[in-house]
Amino acid sequence: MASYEEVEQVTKFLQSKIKTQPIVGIVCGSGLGKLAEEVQDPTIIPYTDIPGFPVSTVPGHEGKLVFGKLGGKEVVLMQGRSHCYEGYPPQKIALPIRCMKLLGVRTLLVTNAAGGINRKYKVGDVMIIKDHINLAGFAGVNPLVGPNDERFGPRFPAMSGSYDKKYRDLARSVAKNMNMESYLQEGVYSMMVGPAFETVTECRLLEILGVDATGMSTVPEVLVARHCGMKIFGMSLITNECIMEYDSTAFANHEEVLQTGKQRSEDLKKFFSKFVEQIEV
Ligand SMILES: O=P(O)(O)O[C@@H]1C[C@H](O)[C@@H](CO)O1
Ligand code: HPA
Repeated sequence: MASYEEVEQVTKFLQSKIKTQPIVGIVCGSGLGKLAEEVQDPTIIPYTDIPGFPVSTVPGHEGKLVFGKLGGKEVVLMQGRSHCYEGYPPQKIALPIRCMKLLGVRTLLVTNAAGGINRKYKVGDVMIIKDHINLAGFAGVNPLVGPNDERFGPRFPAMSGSYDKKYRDLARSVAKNMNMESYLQEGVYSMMVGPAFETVTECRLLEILGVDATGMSTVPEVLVARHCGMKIFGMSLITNECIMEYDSTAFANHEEVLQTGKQRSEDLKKFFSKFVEQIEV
């Protein structure tokens, strides 16, 4: 667990490299990092250059922090994230979000690639996240476990209402204006640690639990962002179908995840530029 002072140290390192003060933080999921191309006047810092920063090891996660302007606002964008299945404790995954907080970020936008559990969802749909289930949390995977530093937030943070209602309404309106309605969904995301994709029975269990899309990230970041009082918006790209039939010969795979990300990247770039332009932070 990084102490407040350690987070402060990483933040000071970042401040020494940048000219701007970001107010919006963005985390790009698997294959979704192309949004970085929209950032104006960028300052790019590879994670490997930042002492103490978790480094992404997965294809589709560039591992760069990009500072600059998007939709007229100062942003910091994570072009790729780290995941618990890479061997990082959730507290380490929390570090970039806490640095964002100390940098002055008030709103966090999180994106991910996810498998569609809801049988009505199609590959290529985008889902506004309205809530999540921290399934990994049932097994104790939660970045808030350990001593609590009140300078970040309270011991017992409320998680209801984490995904800002106004942001979700705005997202629907922006999507409508962009003619995205035919592939827009709103639903519940769940996180398991991975890296194995789900079994058929696990997928069926998630369906019974009310999950619409499942992945291996996002929840640790949202827990930490909520804990330190950030406003949050989340979006999943449905990159693949979850296999719901025992005799199916199809299987989930990372190549399909990246391919779907590529296919939707232009739409998502436009969506987030417009969305950031219009959000109140
Ligand atoms: O970082 P995200 O959650 O977008 O990445 C998902 C989960 C795994 O890292 C990978 C599986 O294909 O995509
Ligand atoms: N399951 C878990 N994580 C994922 C999936 C999936 O089907 N697709 C992309 N990330």
